[in-house]
Amino acid sequence: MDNFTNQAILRLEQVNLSTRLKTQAQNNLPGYPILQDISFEVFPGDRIIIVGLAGAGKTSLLRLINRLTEPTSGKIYLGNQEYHQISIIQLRQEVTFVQQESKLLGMTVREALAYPLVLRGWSKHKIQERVSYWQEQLQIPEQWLGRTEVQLSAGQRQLVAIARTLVIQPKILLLDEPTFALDPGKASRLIIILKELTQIHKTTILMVNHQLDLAQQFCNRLLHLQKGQILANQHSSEINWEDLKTTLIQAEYQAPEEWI
Ligand SMILES: Nc1ncnc2c1ncn2[C@@H]1O[C@H](COP(=O)(O)OP(=O)(O)OP(=O)(O)O)[C@@H](O)[C@H]1O
Repeated sequence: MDNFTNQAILRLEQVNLSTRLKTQAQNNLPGYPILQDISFEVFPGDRIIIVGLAGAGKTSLLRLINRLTEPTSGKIYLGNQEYHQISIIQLRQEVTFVQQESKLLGMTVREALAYPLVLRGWSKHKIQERVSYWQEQLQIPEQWLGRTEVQLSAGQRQLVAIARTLVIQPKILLLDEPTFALDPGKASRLIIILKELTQIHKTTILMVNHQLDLAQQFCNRLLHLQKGQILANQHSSEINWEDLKTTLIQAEYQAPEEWI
């Protein structure tokens, strides 16, 4: 997994995504653009924050990278391999996505944390070791282990969903607002842990996050989406965080009906 190279681990080339409007009466409506002409490269260990207003296309971009959606045109590469050359199972083992609302599928927290490793055929002892490590890192208390998702708060569920992904230490981790429901202490701790993960294991992270103070602590690059297009793709040293905050706040008050 620790492949320390300067070669892009992920590459998007002129990717477009449009809605496919399908009705019984009219099957071939053109739809409207969700993402347009998206091209960028991601390198091992990158910590990319994706920002943009509601509807800018942030979640759609993560869904494309996890192949939950297919681009209307353009290509996505994992290393040198085009996405269609890779089986979905292999792709999802290397590129994992923690969505905003993750489900534990009726499992207890204990079962949910172990499940990805059970699927990989790990021994009970190794599973216990790995799960305990991440449980401790994310400060998931023993009392939660016997609970199911209905017995957890939104923030607790979010933390468990993240832990369940971290146990497999994926190559590329996609996180959609992972700190949204966490209290400030837990959010800050999570950001530190994720940053360490990128530094120690060269895990690559793409994270949607509206909390710019956390984003600033975390990222080495920022992708600013506007109306489905890349407005800026900047190294952290090039970002003026105050300007960015003002831009996002002002945009929020400008006519949203301009877009779609
Ligand atoms: N399955 C879909 N069918 C039709 N339109 C969709 C679909 N998914 C997303 N969209 C539209 O695509 C645009 C981008 O949505 P997306 O969820 O990617 O935005 P976002 O930037 O993640 O927003 P938010 O910050 O609110 O989560 C929106 O206009 C949305 O209505």
